[in-house]
Amino acid sequence: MNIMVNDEALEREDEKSKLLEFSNNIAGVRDKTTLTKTIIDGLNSLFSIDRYMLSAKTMDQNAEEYILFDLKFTGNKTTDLADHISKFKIDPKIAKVIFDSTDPIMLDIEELLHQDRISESSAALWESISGTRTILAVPLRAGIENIGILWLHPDMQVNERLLKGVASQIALAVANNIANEKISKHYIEITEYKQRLEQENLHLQEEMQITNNYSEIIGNSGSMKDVFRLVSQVSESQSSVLILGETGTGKELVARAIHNASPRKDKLMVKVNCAALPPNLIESILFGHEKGSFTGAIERRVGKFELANRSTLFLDEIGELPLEMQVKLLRVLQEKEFERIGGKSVIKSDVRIIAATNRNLLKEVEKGNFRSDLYFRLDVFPITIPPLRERKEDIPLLACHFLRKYAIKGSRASSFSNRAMKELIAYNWPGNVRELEHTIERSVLLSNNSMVSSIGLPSELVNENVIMESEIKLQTLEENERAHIIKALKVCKGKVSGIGGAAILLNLPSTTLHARIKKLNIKKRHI
Ligand SMILES: Nc1ncnc2c1ncn2[C@@H]1O[C@H](COP(=O)(O)OP(=O)(O)OP(=O)(O)O)[C@@H](O)[C@H]1O
Repeated sequence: MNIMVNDEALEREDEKSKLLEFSNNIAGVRDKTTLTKTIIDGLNSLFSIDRYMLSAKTMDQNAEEYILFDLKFTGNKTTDLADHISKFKIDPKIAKVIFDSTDPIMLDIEELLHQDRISESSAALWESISGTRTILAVPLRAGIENIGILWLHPDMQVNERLLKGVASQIALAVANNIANEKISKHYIEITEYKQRLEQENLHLQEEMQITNNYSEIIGNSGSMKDVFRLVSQVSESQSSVLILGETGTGKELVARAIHNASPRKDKLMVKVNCAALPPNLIESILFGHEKGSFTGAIERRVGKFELANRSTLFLDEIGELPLEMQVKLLRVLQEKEFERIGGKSVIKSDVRIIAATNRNLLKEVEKGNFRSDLYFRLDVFPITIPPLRERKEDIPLLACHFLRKYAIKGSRASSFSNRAMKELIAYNWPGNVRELEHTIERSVLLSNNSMVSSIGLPSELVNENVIMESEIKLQTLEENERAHIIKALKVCKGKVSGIGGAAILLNLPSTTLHARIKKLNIKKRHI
């Protein structure tokens, strides 16, 4: 009797030390691969078990779902592990049977099938993986939480007490592993989110500086009134707008006015100056890139199209965009989706486009420098801002506006002498309003008293025959449509239907286009 008690005590002592060793080995494990190996090494040395299967909670919050954590059960080299892992979802009914028990439990698939606790397909899959109809399931628990299930071959002769001890160590290690994976996943998400916020913040700061500078459009001439009317007509819609005008005429100001009066005004307008984009980075700046997608792509970058989601993208100097980027831009405008460089998923973006140029885009189309299909896509609603020399009546208003703007800062001159004003009106302003603004700023700085008495503009550009009234007349929608169709027909050399015809360019059925040509009385001589 004593010998037996002694044997049992020795056996328990042995169990304890083995368990301690296993627990020491598994405690420091951080990654799944080492964990898998540590478990098999432990099971092997403790119970001579060389195959096991472990299902654990999925990473998401759905704690009821258990999928295969790792598979060492089949020993079958031809088994496609990944495929099985994704398919082998543990039936919640079986998981309940196992977790309701505190001890390892022998499951008979026939019986479970019979009791309707398992579906035919899971039974068949189970059998195909394990090659057996019975299986030993050991519940894995960390505290009160069900972590997973350890599956063992039925013919294993194991010391149940020791197995339960091992199972609780495995449960803790698996729980830690799941927690670590969650933390790293969250860490990556937070880092990405932070980067995105930093980029957006940078963008916001740039935008705020710009917005503060461009709060008002000054102008009382007939042609500027026409511009205002067009702005209010188009703002509410989702249409693309093409703003045309010489440099410094206020195209960006008008683009902002459209955005600020549109339903998208709560998000900041995103601006891209196509002329300032380095050719090798254009695509990345517009559409973004994934980390490591090309040399120098150290971090993921969110492109302007993504930033402008549910807002307006202002493509300034669109005429400078290289032809190959024009193709890509057109595709994004048509499909409303794109991919980051090196990205695998398609990103949808709801962006309204306002483009601007100081070039004659139609001429660029004729010269082959600008794609006609992109031109017609953008030219849905053109707004032309006339040069300052054609709306001289705006000069006094603008000059006084800029005088106020710069005099506040320098608290110097507050009015113009008659001579200075005459000079301003007579000058031709090749740099338009921007040049006028800079000139006034300089004059304010140079003036010593409360009146700007002389400007000192280059005399060769002074035009003595000042035209005070703008002759540009606002066109009706019908006139606009007619001009637009004539432009398309010119580009297509008069061809209406078929390949290379205006109907394709205008995205209209050729019958509709023929009908409109007739209705608008467009004749060959107009083309
Ligand atoms: N009607 C206006 N009222 C007040 N300021 C104006 C007006 N038009 C232009 N400006 C000012 O002139 C400067 C140039 O305007 P803006 O940048 O909008 O011109 P742009 O046509 O886009 O020029 P570019 O073609 O060179 O890009 C800005 O400082 C802007 O605030």
